[in-house]
Amino acid sequence: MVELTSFDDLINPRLHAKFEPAPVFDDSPMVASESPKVAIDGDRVPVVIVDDLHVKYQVYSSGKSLGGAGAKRLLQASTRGIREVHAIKGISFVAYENESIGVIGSNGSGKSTLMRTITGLTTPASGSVYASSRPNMLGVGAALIADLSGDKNIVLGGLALGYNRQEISAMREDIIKFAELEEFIDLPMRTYSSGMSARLKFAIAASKQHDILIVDEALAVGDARFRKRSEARIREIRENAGTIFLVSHSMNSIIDTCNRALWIEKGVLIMDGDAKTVVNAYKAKKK
Ligand SMILES: Nc1ncnc2c1ncn2[C@@H]1O[C@H](COP(=O)(O)OP(=O)(O)OP(=O)(O)O)[C@@H](O)[C@H]1O
Repeated sequence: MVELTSFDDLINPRLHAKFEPAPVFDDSPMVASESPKVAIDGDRVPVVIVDDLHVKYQVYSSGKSLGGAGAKRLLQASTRGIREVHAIKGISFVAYENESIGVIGSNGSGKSTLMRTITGLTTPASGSVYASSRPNMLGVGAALIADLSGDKNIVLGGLALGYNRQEISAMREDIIKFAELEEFIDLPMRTYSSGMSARLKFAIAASKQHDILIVDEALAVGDARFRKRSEARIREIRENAGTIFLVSHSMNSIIDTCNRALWIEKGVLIMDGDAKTVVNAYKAKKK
C-alpha cells in the first residue's frame, strides 16, 4: 500500500511522483515522428499543430424504451448496441505564438471535442496533435469543494494548478480582489451565487500565466462588467506570449478577444481566417 504523507499528496500529484500519470505532452522541443501534412509558416513560431485529426466516440445506445413487451425486446439485440459518433473529421491547422483563436460552430459541431483532444484529455482515432508545451484548459472547477470557504478553495485550486503554499499566499490577495469577493471570502462556496463562484474560479485559473490556454465558454458567466474584465485579463495573458483558444457562442467575445477564428460544423473545418471575416460568414450562413 502507498502511504500518503500529507493532504497535498491527495490533490497535487506533482508532489508525489507515484501518482503522476504518464505524460501526454512533454516539454521537449517538437519532434514529429512523421512530418505533418499541414503547411507551416516558416516566419512564425508554431505552438500547436493539428494534423488530419479524427475523433470518434463509442456510444452505448439503449434502443427504444422498454414497454409492456419489455422482456421480449430485451432479447432483441437489434435495438441496442454500440454506436459510433465521428465527432472530428479530418481537421488540420497550425496555431502560432501570440495568436488568439476563436472556435465557433453550432451546438454539437465538435468544438469542445477538438479542445479536449488538444489538451490530451481525448484520444484521437487517427491524426496527430503536436504542442510546444502542455496546453491548459482554463478551469479549476473540478478541484474546488462547495462546503469549503472561498479562501480554502483558493488554496485547493492553486495546488491543483501546481503552485506551492508560499506562491498561493502571495497570489491570494490578487485573486480575491480580481474576483471582488473581499467580504465573502470566508463563507462556504455553496453560499455564493453562480456568478460569484464563476468569478472565483476564473480568478484562480487566470492567475497562472499559461503558454497555451484554452477557454471553453468561461466568458459566458458573470455579469457584463466581470465579462469585460475577464476579457481584458485574457488579452493580458495573450500579450505575455501566450496562445489562446476561445470557444464561445458569443460572436462579440470572439471579435473583441480573437484575431483569428476557426468555424467548425459537423466535425469539419469550414473556415479558418481573420476573426471578423469568419464570424461574418458564420452569421450570414445562420440567417
Ligand atoms: N463523451 C461523449 N460521448 C459520446 N459522444 C459525445 C461525447 N462528447 C461529445 N459527443 C458527441 O460529439 C459531437 C460533438 O460534440 P461537442 O461537445 O464536441 O460539440 P460542441 O461543438 O462543443 O457543442 P456545444 O456548442 O453544444 O457545446 C456531438 O455529436 C456529441 O453528441
